Amino acid sequence: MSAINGILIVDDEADFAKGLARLTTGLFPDQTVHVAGSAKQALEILSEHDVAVCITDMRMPGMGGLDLLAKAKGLAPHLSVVVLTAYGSIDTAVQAMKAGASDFLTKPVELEQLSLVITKGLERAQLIGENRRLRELLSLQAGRGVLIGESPAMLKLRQTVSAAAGTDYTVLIRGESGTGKELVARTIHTMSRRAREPFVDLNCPAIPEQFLESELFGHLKGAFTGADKERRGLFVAAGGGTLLLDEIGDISPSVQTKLLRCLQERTIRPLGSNKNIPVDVRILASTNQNLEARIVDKSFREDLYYRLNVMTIRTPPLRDRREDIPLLSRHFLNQACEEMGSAPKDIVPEALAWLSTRSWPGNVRELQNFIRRATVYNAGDTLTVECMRAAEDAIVDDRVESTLCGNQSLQGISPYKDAKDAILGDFTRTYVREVLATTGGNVSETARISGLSRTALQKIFSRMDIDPDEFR
Ligand SMILES: Nc1ncnc2c1ncn2[C@@H]1O[C@H](COP(=O)(O)OP(=O)(O)OP(=O)(O)O)[C@@H](O)[C@H]1O
Repeated sequence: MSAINGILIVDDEADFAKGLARLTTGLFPDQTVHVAGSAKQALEILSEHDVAVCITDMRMPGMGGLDLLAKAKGLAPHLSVVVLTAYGSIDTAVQAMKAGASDFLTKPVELEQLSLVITKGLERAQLIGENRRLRELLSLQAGRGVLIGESPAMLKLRQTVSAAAGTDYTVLIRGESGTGKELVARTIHTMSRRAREPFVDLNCPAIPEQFLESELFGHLKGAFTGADKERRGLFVAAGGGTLLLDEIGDISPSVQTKLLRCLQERTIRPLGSNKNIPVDVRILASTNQNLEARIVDKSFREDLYYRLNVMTIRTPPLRDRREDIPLLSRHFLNQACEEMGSAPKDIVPEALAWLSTRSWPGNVRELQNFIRRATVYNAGDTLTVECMRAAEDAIVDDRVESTLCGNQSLQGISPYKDAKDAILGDFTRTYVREVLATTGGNVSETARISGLSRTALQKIFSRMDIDPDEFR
């Protein structure tokens, strides 16, 4: 893949073309400047070189500037074409811009204007070049698994993941919410010798405390009121494979003790049984909490911590690897189109650059949901910066109806259920955040006021990336 660079000057007045080429070389000494005396010659040059900017006269014998513009764009869609017009002939400039020219220059050419239009064209070419590289990387990554990213932090993460997959050690995966801890766990499993066996994922806070033990270790019939039949636990379900204990920091002291025994002895004892059953399960655990602080305040067992923490993997926050944002965005765009059953959409380089400047406190999950939202609201086949802003407004202002791209109505672009879900999702997020703000992040109080159970709230927090700590 060749880089897009170089500037082409097209004018049948040889002296003028040479003069302009000299000025251009003076302004941009790093660029190759090509000169063509006719549109035909220009097309030959364009077919051989990946030129970034073409400055062309409008009136030339044979093929004129407008025809050249159309043909050149067909040949090289990324090309920025700047037309040269005589002073005062604004109509011609407008006509050219409508036909796809990026800019115009009036003769005699002013140095400052020349520098400006070429700089703009080169910047655009650079973004397009990055976009091409991203596409290439994505197609390479498609066969390589789903942990997307080429930043140094991601390369290191993939190395550690692959090293961990070669062992059977317990791994503690740490990182902020939405940074890919679960994905890392799945990747370790998929790359490990256990790949053909089950991968079982338990989101610990989603299970009420009194049921967690039976969920993990199973129970015999009659073990407790309501246990009307025997139940095998997740350790048995994950037999031979991997069990991910998601958000391990949230488990109660009594389950911590039982888990510790299971890790030490490699056996489990179902509730109501007096027999230990051997288990062959690899344990992976994840947390976004400060377990060391939990050890100090005695809410997390130190011995369990050391058992779990044979290896540690840290998933970096997205803000520390911004260079991965364009690649991730493209990946999520493809994913969103598949989810919606729509034809693949494209995203312009400027929109990728816009996404890269955001802070993404909810990390990769937030970016993924943002792209989903932008895709739903965009009826066209290309996501632009305007679509990004519309998706952002939808979050900030909750004005779903007014955030549509391309003047389409929401009902016109998405099925009723999707539209309703989008509005309900926004309502739920705003409502829960408001109650959390009122209660200073107190989850029990939020549950009481809202009438929602703690479990339902935990699910909403996790689905909508809401961190109650933010409100404390
Ligand atoms: N590097 C990545 N490449 C592709 N997708 C990613 C990457 N990292 C995260 N994702 C996607 O982002 C979403 C959130 O990731 P995941 O659930 O693994 O995060 P998490 O750290 O476990 O979050 P939480 O702590 O809130 O449970 C998932 O859809 C996941 O597939």
